[in-house]
Amino acid sequence: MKKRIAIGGDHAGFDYKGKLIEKLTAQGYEVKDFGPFSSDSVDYPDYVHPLCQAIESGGFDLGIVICGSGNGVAITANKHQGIRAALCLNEDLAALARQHNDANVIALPARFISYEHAEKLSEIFLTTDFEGGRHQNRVNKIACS
Ligand SMILES: O=C(CO)[C@H](O)[C@H](O)[C@H](O)COP(=O)(O)O
Repeated sequence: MKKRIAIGGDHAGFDYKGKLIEKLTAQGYEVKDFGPFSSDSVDYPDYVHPLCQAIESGGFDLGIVICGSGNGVAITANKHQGIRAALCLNEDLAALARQHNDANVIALPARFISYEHAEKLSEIFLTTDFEGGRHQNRVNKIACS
């Protein structure tokens, strides 16, 4: 079954987001763009909160959020109980975020990595499975109250 991907961020991630949507759609993913829809300066929480709510309510399997450093979108996403967002800078981190943490959102820093690298990290994140086992117990303990 096609994975359903939610993607969004802010103006700093706008160009990468557009290219990723094109690439992922061509690969057969079902992709929804949560914005922004131009490169005008915006506030990432306005886009990341709705994206995360849509994942939490079951509409999407995984998310990709992109801003300048990746920190703003990751911090915002991790305010949601049902979201485990991982800021990933290299391929091992992208794989481990899925294998060990069952992360359901990858945060990418558009101002610090090339588009090609962002594409590679996204591909790894979207195609790597959670290992479960000892990691499942730890993931179960992440949520508080
Ligand atoms: O929120 C951020 C930092 O964690 C993102 O990198 C933003 O994209 C960045 O702050 C935007 O900066 P700008 O100077 O307003 O373009």
